[in-house]
Amino acid sequence: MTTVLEVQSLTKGFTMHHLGNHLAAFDQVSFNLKAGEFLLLKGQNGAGKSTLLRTLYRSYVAQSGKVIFHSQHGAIDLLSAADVDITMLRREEIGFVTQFLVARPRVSAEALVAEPLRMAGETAEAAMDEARKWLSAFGVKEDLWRAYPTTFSGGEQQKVNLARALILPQKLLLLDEPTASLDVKARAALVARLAQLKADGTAMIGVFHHPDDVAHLIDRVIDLTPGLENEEREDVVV
Ligand SMILES: Nc1ncnc2c1ncn2[C@@H]1O[C@H](COP(=O)(O)OP(=O)(O)OP(=O)(O)O)[C@@H](O)[C@H]1O
Repeated sequence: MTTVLEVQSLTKGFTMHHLGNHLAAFDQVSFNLKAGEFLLLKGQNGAGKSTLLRTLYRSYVAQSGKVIFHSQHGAIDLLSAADVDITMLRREEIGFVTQFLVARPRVSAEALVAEPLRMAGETAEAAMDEARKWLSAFGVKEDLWRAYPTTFSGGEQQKVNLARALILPQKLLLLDEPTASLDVKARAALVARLAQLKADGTAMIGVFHHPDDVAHLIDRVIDLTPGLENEEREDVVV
């Protein structure tokens, strides 16, 4: 299996200017991830799980360390890459799945879901067919496909969000509590899609409050509980 991600001594904290102090989120985290591997992040509330995902996605700036991503264009350090390269990687190779949809005014659910495929060069018709397939798989009522998700319920918005985030296979997928507030059917569809992506070689790093849903997919676990040495953090699931 080819290496997708090499995380070396990654450290992140937040400077609280109004309090005049610095809060450590995680310290000296190192791990490698190969194609098709599923890594679960665990640790108490506030251990830094979401912050680690956001730092890897470059939504947060790291304090120190290296994050080498082996993209189709070659190896690139996600911490020092230019913004334009990060934008390209987010469009083509690195996905981030959260429970929150970024809806846009007057863009229908089906158009929002089809967009990543269209940007990857798929024809409008094929992208729309595929979008409807995934909206249906996640249990979004057909009446809603042409409506604007800004008015959808929380659960409906989340389903549209998942369909959009998972329609295009990525090399690396970051998952931040994607099952939170999903009904049984949508949860099953999500887990089936993740299994399919994993089998096709997508590497995944996930935070799940109920990891039982994805227990059969997990290869390794990293525990971000503060105070652990790096070698104590990692567990291989057999
Ligand atoms: N933007 C921010 N500014 C300041 N502090 C932050 C910020 N984001 C997170 N933190 C702090 O960093 C620490 C780690 O937060 P994070 O959300 O990563 O934890 P978590 O492990 O995902 O927790 P949970 O299980 O509760 O979701 C927390 O103490 C939090 O208050």
